[in-house]
Amino acid sequence: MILSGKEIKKKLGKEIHIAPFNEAQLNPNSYNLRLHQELLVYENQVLDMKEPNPYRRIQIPEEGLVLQPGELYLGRTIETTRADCYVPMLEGRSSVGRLGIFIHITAGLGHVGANGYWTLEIACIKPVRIYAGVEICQIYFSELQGAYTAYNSKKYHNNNGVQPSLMYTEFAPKVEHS
Ligand SMILES: O=c1ccn([C@H]2C[C@H](O)[C@@H](COP(=O)(O)OP(=O)(O)OP(=O)(O)O)O2)c(=O)[nH]1
Repeated sequence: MILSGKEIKKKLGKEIHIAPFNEAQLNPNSYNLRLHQELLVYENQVLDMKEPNPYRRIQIPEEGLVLQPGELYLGRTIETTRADCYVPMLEGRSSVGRLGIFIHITAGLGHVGANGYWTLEIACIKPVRIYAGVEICQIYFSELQGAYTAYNSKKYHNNNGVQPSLMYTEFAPKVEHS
């Protein structure tokens, strides 16, 4: 069961935390989240799952930034969220999708109890100008059946900003052979 906007509002400060919260961003069954100005772009053409991939940080200027197809931009929401007892899920907005913009790549599911900013994996079909502060995506909350274990990942939980993939931490450290 997906929570209605009215239910999301009722649970704020209890099982659901959205900060900052603005009632104008509440939808019938979701809440719109805004795009922060900072983006992270990988520097190498070929990415490696097993290694930390170097990246640079860029800021979306006042006049906006034209995204290019074929590039991956990691962004984040302005808001932090946390939901205890509910499964948070991220979805695009139709108006954004109609401009050919993806806001996540196959990873829209959040963990119950996860706290922090949402990292957005942004890509586009056509060159498109984007602006910081826009309501870029929406979060919705689903009921969870059954007992659950506390989310305790060292990767993305309680993050302080945009994070690159930490997939490489799942691989065993390299053994040096002499
Ligand atoms: O587009 C997304 C999807 C998820 N998350 C956050 C919320 C979620 O709780 C956390 C971990 O997501 P997931 O479980 O999909 O990633 P993982 O690589 O399996 O990480 P972990 O090992 O911490 O579960 O990242 C994002 O910031 N952006």
